[in-house]
Amino acid sequence: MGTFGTPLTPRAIRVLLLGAGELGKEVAIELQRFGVEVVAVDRYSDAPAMQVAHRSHVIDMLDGAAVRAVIERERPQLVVPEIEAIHTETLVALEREWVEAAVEGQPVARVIPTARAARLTMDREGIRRLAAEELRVPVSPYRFVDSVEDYRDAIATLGLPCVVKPVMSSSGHGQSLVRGDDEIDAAWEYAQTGGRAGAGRVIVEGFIDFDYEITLLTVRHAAGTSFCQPIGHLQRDGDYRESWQPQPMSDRALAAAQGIARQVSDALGGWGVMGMEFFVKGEEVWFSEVSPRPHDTGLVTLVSQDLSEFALHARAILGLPIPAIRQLGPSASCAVLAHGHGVPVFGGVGEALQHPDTALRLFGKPRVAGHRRVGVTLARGADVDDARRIAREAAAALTIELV
Ligand SMILES: Nc1ncnc2c1ncn2[C@@H]1O[C@H](COP(=O)(O)OP(=O)(O)OP(=O)(O)O)[C@@H](O)[C@H]1O
Ligand SMILES: NCC(=O)N[C@@H]1O[C@H](COP(=O)([O-])[O-])[C@@H](O)[C@H]1O
Ligand SMILES: [Mg+2]
Repeated sequence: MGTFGTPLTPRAIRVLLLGAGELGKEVAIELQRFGVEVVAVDRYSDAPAMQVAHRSHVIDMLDGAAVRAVIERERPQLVVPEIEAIHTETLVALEREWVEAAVEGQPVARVIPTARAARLTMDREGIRRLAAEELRVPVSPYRFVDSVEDYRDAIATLGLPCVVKPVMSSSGHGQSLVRGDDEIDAAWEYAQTGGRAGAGRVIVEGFIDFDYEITLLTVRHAAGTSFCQPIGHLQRDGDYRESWQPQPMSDRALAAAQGIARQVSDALGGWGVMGMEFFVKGEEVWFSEVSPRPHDTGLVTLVSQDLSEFALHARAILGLPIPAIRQLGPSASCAVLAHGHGVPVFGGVGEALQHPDTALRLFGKPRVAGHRRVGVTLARGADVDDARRIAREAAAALTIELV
């Protein structure tokens, strides 16, 4: 991206976000700072990133014709997936057309990081087969199943405990830890109803009894690959509740994770931030999955780094330099969840921000039905335990009324 035009004029750099949640909102803000024209797309109106974008569209992102129509109408130079549930075959087809129409060797538009990376990671099967069967990196034992009979068979082979997930889901939707025989049927039912794309294929994974898990933010940019300090996190029901940076770990385990992250990110290609998830036990490291975009546990970088994962994503996708990533001290994030039905009204915001070095993001999600992450508290502390405590206390100071 050699020149930067002015938004809403013919020379603007236009970026179209496919997915407009809390992560996309921060990416949109970082792009706006460079005078990029931002178009936000999601399945519902008034999504967080739509509230800070120049324009927005509401479409079914799993409908290929709808994805093509919005991209052809907006003609962005960059299409930036923000969730996995997208009709990625359409992105693959569009990318091919843009390469064929290249001007002076440059495709007329690009998918971030690549259409193939979006396709491989849109469900658990593409990325799992790439990592385990092609790259041969260590992963949990697994089976993909389509019927309840094959499912029971897979559990008999892998043994209990095991983890059951729809192939297309995130944030723990449809996911269960099966500890005993009496939980097997309920886990199948939940996987069939809880995924982002309805009933279908399921992965059964052997349970990894890890000491801790990390997200290694890996940035592919014009001058090479940079790693952020490892982010530790706590998950409950398959969804992230707290994250912190840096996660203390041995040099050997970190080197192993970086080696795998390099292999997987090189195989996916393109430019941008990738959130590489690993399980760690002693010196042993298992690859779990990757988001080829900023990661929810990486929200902590809003206070822990001079360039957050969102700023890094913006720089990387625009082809801008990332000469250094500076750490600002031990930091933590705590997810703010709302339970129930209605439109959130927050109290205790002032109390949540009493402590020095504390920050808050309220995402502006227009409504809650069931449970939903609606904000995050952020803190720096003397060490990561201290930062976690401050972030938790800030979250506890908030009240959420659903009206
Ligand atoms: N095989 C496993 N062994 C042990 N724990 C697991 C296993 N698979 C998943 N988990 C736990 O469940 C969490 C969520 O799993 P996973 O990342 O696959 O789900 P997800 O829905 O894609 O989540 P997200 O989109 O938020 O990253 C993991 O971070 C880990 O804590
Ligand atoms: N683990 C992936 C993740 O955190 N993704 C983030 O959550 C949004 C969906 O939230 P919603 O389900 O509340 O609409 C996504 O748009 C993205 O920002
Ligand atoms: Mg995950």
